Amino acid sequence: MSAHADPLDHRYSGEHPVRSVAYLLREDRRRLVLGILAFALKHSPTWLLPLVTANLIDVVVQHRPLSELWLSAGLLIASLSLNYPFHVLYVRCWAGTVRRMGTRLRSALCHRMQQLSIGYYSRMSAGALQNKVIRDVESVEQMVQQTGDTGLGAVMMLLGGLIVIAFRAPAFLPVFLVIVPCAALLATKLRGRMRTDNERFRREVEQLSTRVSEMTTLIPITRAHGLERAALRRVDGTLWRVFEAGLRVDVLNGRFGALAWTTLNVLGAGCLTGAALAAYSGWITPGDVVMLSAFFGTLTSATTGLMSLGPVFVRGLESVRSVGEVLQEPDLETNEAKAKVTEVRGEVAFESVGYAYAGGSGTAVRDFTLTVSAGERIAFVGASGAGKSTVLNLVIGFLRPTSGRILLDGRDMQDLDLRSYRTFVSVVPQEPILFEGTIRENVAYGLPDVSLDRVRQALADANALDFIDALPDGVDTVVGERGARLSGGQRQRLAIARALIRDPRILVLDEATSALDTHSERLIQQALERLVRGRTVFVVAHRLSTIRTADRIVVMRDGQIVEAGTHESLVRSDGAYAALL
Ligand SMILES: Nc1ncnc2c1ncn2[C@@H]1O[C@H](COP(=O)(O)OP(=O)(O)OP(=O)(O)O)[C@@H](O)[C@H]1O
Repeated sequence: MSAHADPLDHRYSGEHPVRSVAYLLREDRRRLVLGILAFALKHSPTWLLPLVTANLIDVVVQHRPLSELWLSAGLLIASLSLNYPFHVLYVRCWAGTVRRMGTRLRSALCHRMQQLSIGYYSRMSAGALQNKVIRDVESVEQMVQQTGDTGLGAVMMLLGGLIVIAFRAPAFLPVFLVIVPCAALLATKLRGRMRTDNERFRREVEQLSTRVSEMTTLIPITRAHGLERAALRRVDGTLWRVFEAGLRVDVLNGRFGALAWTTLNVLGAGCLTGAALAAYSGWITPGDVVMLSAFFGTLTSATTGLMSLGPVFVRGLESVRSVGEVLQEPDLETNEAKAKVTEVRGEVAFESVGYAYAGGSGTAVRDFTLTVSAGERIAFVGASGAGKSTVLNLVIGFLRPTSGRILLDGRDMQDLDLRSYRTFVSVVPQEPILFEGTIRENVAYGLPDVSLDRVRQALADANALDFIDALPDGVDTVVGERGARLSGGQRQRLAIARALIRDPRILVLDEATSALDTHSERLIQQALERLVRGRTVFVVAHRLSTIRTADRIVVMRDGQIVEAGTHESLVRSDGAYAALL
């Protein structure tokens, strides 16, 4: 077996997509060759049949010995019976290769998606990415599969046919040699337009995926406000653009197919007349006319088959480009060759940190200098858009400072492997993110071999055990997608349990803004108290209780720190914080 060909090692942009496909198939090239040989054997009856038929007719017309008849029939039956085993062998080799390539490509896409920066996901919709993993890979698979099923068949038909004709009726060879260049000319003439039309169609389908996934996410809001019509109008516009782009591709494919069919059949009819005239003059036998006519038919369908591959190829190659866009995306979070973090005390120092979003207006965080000692609790407050979430994302390492630097225990975060750093970090987002799975799986997400006792302890500390034990399946209860079967407060407590079980050194907390009833609020407050103990905590605080108990409160405005201090000192100084209160 050759060296391992990882789809991620290949350079897609600037490379012809055919070369990219060849790269993707490199590992399986031996299987492909074996597949071609098996195909040649199983396909042999198709060009043998006209030859044998011609022989049989000539035996009858020319009263040749009967033994020739038996010989021909035996040959034909023998080659027909080869079809079954060799067809199975071909499918195993070819389809196996195609499926393996598709699986590798999808796996490479998923790998890349785990390496792309968080910023990439704010530009690219989940729907469009899903489309690339599912539909584009399928188009690439179809292209290679049909190259085998249709392409190999047609090429072998053409070659076999031409060889037989060269021996039996060489005078007709030039006619057949004209057909192929004619078809090729037609194909290249239309290729340019096919490519642009297919690219437009793909972009529209990606847009549709984005719209549909957006629509499903928005359904609760849409329904609650009676906005069904507006939501449908948004999708409808895209649907009709997909329709137009799709129809354009179909019509072009149709014109291509019809033109090819007519041209080839007219040529075929001309050849048949020519052959009949030749037999009439005694240059060739009647059997030859039958054979030539059969070959016209099969050669025409072979050429049409080859040409029908044109659209499949254009679509497949367009999909290779589309997949390449993700595999080649440079906006990666690079962690390779950076220092692994094996221990975190929890001191975080911001030194004149600035951050500007690409495409954003101005800087979101400016000249931000703050030293947070290990175990300190920092609460950020400020008006909406002041830059609080941006600071949290800088702490997690989702965003890298555009100026200044952040030191973790005295080491520049720029030089650290963020994946290893994040094993010491827990994040409790404003909207808890749960997946379709049991409560236990959700809490222990990503941690191997966590005992049931530890899960239950974390849930107990998060004040979640009481409601969970009341559920019919306890910790094995399946929460709906995104935790749809739980209340807001319950979801928050699960998110707290998930953070607790990780026992992080640094905790990043984006408090939910939505008000909960006092009972629920108190349960969450208690759970949070247990969670923050002994850790460095960064919290965007909305609850007065959280703010009061913070070691330091940082008041932000326009991406800058305006004030910092304890609750009491800030109230006393009667500045921005007092005004906010
Ligand atoms: N992905 C983004 N692209 C461009 N600009 C952004 C992006 N995210 C945030 N911003 C801008 O950066 C600034 C700070 O945003 P940030 O989300 O940090 O504020 P915030 O204080 O957390 O606000 P809130 O309390 O409303 O969440 C805002 O002006 C916002 O418009």
